[in-house]
Amino acid sequence: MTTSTNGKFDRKPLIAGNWKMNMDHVQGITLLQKLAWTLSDARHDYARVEVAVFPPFTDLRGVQTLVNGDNLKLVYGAQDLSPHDSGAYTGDISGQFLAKLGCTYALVGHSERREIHGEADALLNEKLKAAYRHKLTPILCVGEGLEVRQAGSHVEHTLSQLRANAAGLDAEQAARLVIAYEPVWAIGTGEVAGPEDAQEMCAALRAEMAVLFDESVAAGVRLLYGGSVKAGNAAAILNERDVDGVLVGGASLDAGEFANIVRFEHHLLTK
Ligand SMILES: O=C(CO)COP(=O)(O)O
Repeated sequence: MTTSTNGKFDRKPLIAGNWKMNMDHVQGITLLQKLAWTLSDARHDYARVEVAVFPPFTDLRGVQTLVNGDNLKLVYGAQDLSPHDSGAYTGDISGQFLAKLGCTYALVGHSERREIHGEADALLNEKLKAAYRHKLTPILCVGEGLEVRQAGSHVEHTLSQLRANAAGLDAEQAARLVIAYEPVWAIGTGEVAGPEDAQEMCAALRAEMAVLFDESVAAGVRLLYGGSVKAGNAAAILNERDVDGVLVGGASLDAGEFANIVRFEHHLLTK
């Protein structure tokens, strides 16, 4: 058993940067190189804290070449994937292609996909299954909008997304699932859910995984928080018992800022 300094066992922290629709393939390589150098200068231990980036699809081949060529220890994934494997699905990207590009992860159900593209629970369930078919680890994003939060039904809302999206997974798949709690009202707004809000939802999600699967799945599943995470607030959020990582949007576009989030253990508060 390994112990991390925040007292959580066996769940390796994951610091993930979602670049969204930013950084063309040339800018993406520059950003990734800067990030890798910064972390290398800081002697970052990737075995202790995992680092993943989620560039646009068009960047992935360049990212793969750089990661392989420079033997980088960070991993990467796609921001979305098709529920289908191949065929007449214009504009879709297959999990098979992503696996071939060396992706470790695929985001599924980001709130911007749910809201802007109208992706519904049944489709997201298909996308999760497509990720598993191609040995990609899905990071399922869930979370409530402002009205739901104000009505006080945010926990039930978020758990019902989990139940619908993870329906039909087996325990082995569930054990590999990563879940990101991203309250929509805190995304790109500068409005951060407090560490205790992140903890409340992550604890509820973990408890629900025990109900849906079993205790050992729940104990191992990694739960991330996302929404206006910056170097200045990451450590307090990651210090919470059930928060195993963060999914960072805007701040992941700045190599120095993101590297400081990765190095959160150096800023951990003692409780
Ligand atoms: O949506 C997010 C990450 O997926 C969060 O974005 P921001 O960090 O820009 O709020």
